[in-house]
Amino acid sequence: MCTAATYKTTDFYFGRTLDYEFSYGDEVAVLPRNYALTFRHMGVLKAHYAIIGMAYVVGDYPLYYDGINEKGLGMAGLNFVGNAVYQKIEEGRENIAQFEFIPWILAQCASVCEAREKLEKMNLVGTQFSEQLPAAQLHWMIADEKECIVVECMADGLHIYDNPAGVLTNNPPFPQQMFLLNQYMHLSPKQPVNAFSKQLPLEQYSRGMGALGLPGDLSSASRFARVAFTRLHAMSGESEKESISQFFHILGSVDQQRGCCEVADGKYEITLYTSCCNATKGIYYYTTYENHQITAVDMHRENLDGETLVHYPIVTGEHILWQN
Ligand SMILES: C[C@H](CCC(=O)NCCS(=O)(=O)O)[C@H]1CC[C@H]2[C@@H]3[C@H](O)C[C@@H]4C[C@H](O)CC[C@]4(C)[C@H]3C[C@H](O)[C@]12C
Repeated sequence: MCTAATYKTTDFYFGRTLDYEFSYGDEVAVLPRNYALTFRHMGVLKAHYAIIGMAYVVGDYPLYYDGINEKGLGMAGLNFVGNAVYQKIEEGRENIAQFEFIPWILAQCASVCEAREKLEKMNLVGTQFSEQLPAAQLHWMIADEKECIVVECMADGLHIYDNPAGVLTNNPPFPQQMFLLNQYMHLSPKQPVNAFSKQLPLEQYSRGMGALGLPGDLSSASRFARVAFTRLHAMSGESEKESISQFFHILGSVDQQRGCCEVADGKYEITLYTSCCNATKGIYYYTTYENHQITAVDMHRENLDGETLVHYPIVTGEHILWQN
């Protein structure tokens, strides 16, 4: 399972959890403006916006899972297994392979508004990266500081939805996830009053009872409701440290612990990493399952006018600050 979310203070933040039972070998990859991006059906894009994101780097090609560009646009791919259906190659349209979708958008669009224009001409196809890496069945969240959308390519075509909740998880399709929120409309961060019956002397016996009924399990629909509630009520100071701290707390509400979600005999899905990008400043912060210290890569500390990909294997293992 995976969860993505946005957050806005002075700056705009975009991030996700990546939950899975194994890692492909994740690296934070900075794609500079003059890296020649070759697309399978669309030729080469020589100059474009710089991108930073989490990727599996094959040769010197970044297979991005999520990222932001230097203009403040963010995009993340999350599993959409059983629902994602890619289109057939069509002459006269912009045919983009599923694994190229993130670089295609982030390299060329400065905003969601520009991404919408690109999406109109795009035909998302299932061309495989390689025999070993078939097309992943995903759906995507794209956001800037003003708006957020979800893109789902299904048997009946490409859907683009406005996403006022600012979150995404996995199945079912996005409209159903939003519909299911209706059943939680009575939840509140405030303490409840007795609306059950005046004939019973019902009382609050604990703090937090306003949100009793918010689902606590790891299913995608439950995580959608939980992270939407947490995000929509989240409050923090405006500084960078207060903002990223709060963002990690928002996604912490859907953290997956080893042992709670068995996907095969003895195999467990866990939160492999959690990211928080400052999309305004081009910084990629992350923690991993075994490294709770926040690690950061700043795209502006690299030569963004370069031509070669810069990539950092993620830092693993706990770093403990001893006080004595
Ligand atoms: C497994 C990841 C999604 C995690 C997730 O959503 N888990 C939920 C599980 S469930 O539905 O709820 O069961 C996805 C997100 C991005 C994906 C990767 C990116 O799309 C980039 C390439 C694309 C290639 O086609 C396949 C390898 C790959 C490197 C993908 C491997 C894998 O499918 C990734 C890493």
